Amino acid sequence: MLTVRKVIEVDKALNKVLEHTKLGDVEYVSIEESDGRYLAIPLQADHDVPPFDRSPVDGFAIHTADTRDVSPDNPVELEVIEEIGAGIVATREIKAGQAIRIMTGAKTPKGADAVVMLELTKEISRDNKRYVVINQPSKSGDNITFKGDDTQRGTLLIEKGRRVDPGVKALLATFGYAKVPVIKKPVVGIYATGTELLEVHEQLQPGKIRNSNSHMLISQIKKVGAEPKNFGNLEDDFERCFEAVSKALEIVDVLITTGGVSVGDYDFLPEIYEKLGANVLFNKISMRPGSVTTVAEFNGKLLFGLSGNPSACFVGFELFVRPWLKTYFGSANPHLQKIKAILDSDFLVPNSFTRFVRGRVSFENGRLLVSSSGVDKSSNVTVLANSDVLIILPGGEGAYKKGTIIEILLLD
Ligand SMILES: Nc1nc2c(c(=O)[nH]1)N[C@H]1C(S)=C(S)[C@@H](COP(=O)(O)OP(=O)(O)OC[C@H]3O[C@@H](n4cnc5c(N)ncnc54)[C@H](O)[C@@H]3O)O[C@H]1N2
Ligand code: MOO
Ligand SMILES: [Mg+2]
Repeated sequence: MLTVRKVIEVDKALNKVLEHTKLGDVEYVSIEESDGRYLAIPLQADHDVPPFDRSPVDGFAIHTADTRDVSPDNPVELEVIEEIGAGIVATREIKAGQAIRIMTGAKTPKGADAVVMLELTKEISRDNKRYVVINQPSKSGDNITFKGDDTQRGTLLIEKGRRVDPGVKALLATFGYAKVPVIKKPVVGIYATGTELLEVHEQLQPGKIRNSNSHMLISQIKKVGAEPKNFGNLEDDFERCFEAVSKALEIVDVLITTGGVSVGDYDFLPEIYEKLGANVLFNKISMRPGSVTTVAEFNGKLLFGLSGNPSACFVGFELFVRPWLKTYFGSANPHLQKIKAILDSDFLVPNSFTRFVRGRVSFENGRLLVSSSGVDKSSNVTVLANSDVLIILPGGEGAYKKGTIIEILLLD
């Protein structure tokens, strides 16, 4: 269907998508299953860490007053009245002239105000009693990790919407989250359209190619932490495509289609949106690849019409679907991280559209360099396997020479 399309800028398109954000529901999962999930609540310390004063070394808990005047020529002998390992609380209080043998992690006993490392001491026995010989003074507080040294009760440690990674998980365990409140994974449906598409296991035939986009999208969806639902391939048949898209919309939270979104005779997505009565947010963006990326809204659900061209499909997901999913998870910053780097190759052919070139970064003498990871064509698939960034080349500014400082988006 050939209709005039109004081109909009990438930022404007993204804003339109994000006007349709919604926050997912909360569910509880066991801490073991919480990896990669997004926290539905902020994490606040409900107790001090550590929760008690403890020894950071193996040694002897002492009264520093007993060591005030000691030296190698004038050592002090303190009676060892108890020994404790981590997890054991001393039953006795240290009085003048006494010490308790203590191991790393154990709660410092009452009366002790320092710990002397084992290596600086000598233990002796006399008259069925044990003594520790100390020949240098300690200051009060030496080798004691005080309650709250790591963090204090009431401190906000993690914002809600943060993804559970090993560090976050350590905190969840520290604060007793056997069950973790996380945002439910949205179900993201995927339909690949195109009569030319074969399944992965099928042999190549004249004019046909294997559907790579669906599998790439499944990975992209999983990488963000959502739940892909692959509906497979659809031949270019309007009625069948319409039926399939309508049915899929009933069971998913968001639907991605790839292909059939341009102006060709068999590009049926525009007509499908029309027959559905969907509200098309935009259908042309001043970007390359992915200029045909279309997003429509129907009954509160978004339909992302990504290009069939693999590189365009990939970029369309990263720039539009990913941020929408991140906001669904409550993420404070849903966008790919943007940093600056130095171009390590020329891009001499100007383009009126902003380009998102699949690239690769490297370090050289402390400088972050970036270069294209392959041929910069929307239809290319091989370049995707070697890209860790998208190089942003704003449109209409002529050539970009090697050495220019530009912005890049980190894919990982
Ligand atoms: N006259 C015009 N032609 C085209 C325009 C235009 O503005 N005017 N735009 C071009 C641009 S830019 C793009 S991008 C593509 C977009 O095409 P569609 O989104 O309609 O996708 P298809 O036509 O279905 O397929 C395009 C290309 O991608 C291959 N493909 C499709 N699906 C898959 C898949 N699942 N896995 C791997 N490869 C896939 C397909 O075989 C085609 O080669 O339109 C330009 N044309
Ligand atoms: O939409 Mo196309 O990807 O600009 O080549
Ligand atoms: Mg097409």
